[in-house]
Amino acid sequence: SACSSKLLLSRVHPMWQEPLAIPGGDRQSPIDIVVRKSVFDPQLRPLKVQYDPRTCQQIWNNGYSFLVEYDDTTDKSTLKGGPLEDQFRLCQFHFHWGENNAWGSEHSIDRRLYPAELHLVHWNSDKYSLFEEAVIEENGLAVIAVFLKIGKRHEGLQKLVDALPAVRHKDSVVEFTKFDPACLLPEKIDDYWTYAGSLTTPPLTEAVTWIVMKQHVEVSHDQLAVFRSLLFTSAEEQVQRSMVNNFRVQQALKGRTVRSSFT
Ligand SMILES: Cc1cc(C)cc(S(N)(=O)=O)c1
Ligand SMILES: [Zn+2]
Repeated sequence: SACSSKLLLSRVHPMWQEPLAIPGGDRQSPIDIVVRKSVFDPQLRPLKVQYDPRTCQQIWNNGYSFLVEYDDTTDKSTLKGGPLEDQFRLCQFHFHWGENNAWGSEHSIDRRLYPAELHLVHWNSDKYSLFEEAVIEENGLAVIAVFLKIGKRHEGLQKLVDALPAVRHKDSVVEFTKFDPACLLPEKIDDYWTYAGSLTTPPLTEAVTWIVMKQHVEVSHDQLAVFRSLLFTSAEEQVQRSMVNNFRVQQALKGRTVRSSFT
């Protein structure tokens, strides 16, 4: 029947109904990165990441993911270099993950999915004065993506994992300070792919320079299981729904080139 075929078609239930048409959507994210089609660009510079743990403020369950939010009123936690012409300020990081370890990442490398993906979101503070301004501009945002793989326990992540039960429900917030997100980056941050894309959650604006790390980081099975204990739903709602599979379906490349910083 239609229902079962629909069920078969969407084996995994993306978190929300995709809007039918994105205005002029020719640079949507996420995508599959076909390694042999990426183009080495020797002009790509090393990334310069300078995060100040004192700018870490809180964790918020926004009903899509949990966001670790930073004070972005000054240039204390910044990203520059790589493919970027300007200086960008860290405003938040969050993750996407699956209901099991077979899938969960938004991007894939030659179709290989990871169980989860970290996004560190930055906005162009050379050109704009607020995130809300930058989010609608094509050079407004820069997001670093790091794949998570199941393996050894990530000691730096544990402080975050221990705080998650406090933000189990949608719209809950908990104070969270002195967390250095650099501990979530892989050793080699100068090996990455970069392409022009979009937010992967509404408003899906085509404002993002994506910087996808080649090297993954490892987290333990138990640490990722705590991510899955979060809920999409608020405390008042009758039916509680586990926060899993909070990734967007992959989008067409539409002629874009993915560049690599390495050969
Ligand atoms: C600004 C922003 C918010 C959210 C929830 C998610 C993103 S993403 N997945 O495009 O990095 C960006
Ligand atoms: Zn994201």
